Amino acid sequence: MAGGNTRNSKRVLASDPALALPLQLGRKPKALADDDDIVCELCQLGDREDQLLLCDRCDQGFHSTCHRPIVFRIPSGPWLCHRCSSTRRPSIKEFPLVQTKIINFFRIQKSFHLGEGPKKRKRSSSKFVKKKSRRLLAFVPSKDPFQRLKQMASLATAMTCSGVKYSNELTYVPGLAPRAANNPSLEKGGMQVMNREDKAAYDQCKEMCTRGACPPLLVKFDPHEGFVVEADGCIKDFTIVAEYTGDVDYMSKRKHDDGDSLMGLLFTEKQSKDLVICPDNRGNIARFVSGINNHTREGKKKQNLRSVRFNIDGEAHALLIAIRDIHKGERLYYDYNGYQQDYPTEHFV
Ligand SMILES: C[S@@+](CC[C@H](N)C(=O)[O-])C[C@H]1O[C@@H](n2cnc3c(N)ncnc32)[C@H](O)[C@@H]1O
Repeated sequence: MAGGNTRNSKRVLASDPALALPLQLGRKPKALADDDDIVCELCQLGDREDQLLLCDRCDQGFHSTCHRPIVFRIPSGPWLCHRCSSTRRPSIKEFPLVQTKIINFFRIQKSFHLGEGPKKRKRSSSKFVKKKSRRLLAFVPSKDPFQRLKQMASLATAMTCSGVKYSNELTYVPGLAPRAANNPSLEKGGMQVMNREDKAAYDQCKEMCTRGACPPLLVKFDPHEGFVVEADGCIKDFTIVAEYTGDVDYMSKRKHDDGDSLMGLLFTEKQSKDLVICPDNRGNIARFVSGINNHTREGKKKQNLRSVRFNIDGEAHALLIAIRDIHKGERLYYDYNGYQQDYPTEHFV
């Protein structure tokens, strides 16, 4: 938020490849302090590069980057500082580790039972050295059913706290963009069509999720980044980790949306036809994955996923794919600015 243009940037996550996004034209957030005498409660300084936000309840000023957690999204309306909001916001209440509750939350099909592990495959060897396959891989769920239950409970906790219902599909809601608008042939420059082998891996991921064989991921809470996602087992390079899901809407209708999780889905010749995925009401684990800081070398080194858009059966989809082997305990990161530098990440850790 320190950058001069940040206040005006539209926070849309952009898959690789993505095109320029429209800017949100300068609407001054009510929460920004106008008075030159106001200083930050925490650093006691007034004017600095970043925004001085004014708490709507206690009237104290806070620099967006002094405040904890850092305020990445300039509020367009009234804003409460951490002290005032903590008296209102319910503390994180862990989702109960009860199998039936988790089955209902994720609408897992009845065939799910805790004893079910991944099917074993015989290893085969060949005397010919195969060229390294660049086919996408389906994720491998954790073998231990209790570990899978803990992973699902962690996601259910984060989703409940964020007021988001679980959906592992793109959703088309009356009043938003219709399914017919999701036409990848409109993509400027074209969109890669998912081939048969990759589609089989994608279908396998979807099918596993419906029976509770979730990707080996844990959602945790970090005081700086909010909810974050960590690998709870080894994830191999080129694995499909998750599809980015949520309600599909026209980008033009979301110009003044305060959300920080919009994902570009379709970039066409006509801006009025561009689409975004909005995971505010419905979504899955993808919406909790962190972004790299595009401005530092350390930030860029953290990237272990890439967001890629595919034409799958005549519709655009955005997938998060591992770009190297990821070890258990590693936090997941991808580049929110897959193509253009529109998402402000200069204060990302
Ligand atoms: C797509 S959301 C990710 C989920 C979010 N952490 C949550 O709790 O809902 C993007 C927001 O997460 C936070 N975030 C993501 N990556 C971050 C990073 N590397 N450092 C600090 N905050 C980060 C920022 O607040 C950002 O606007």
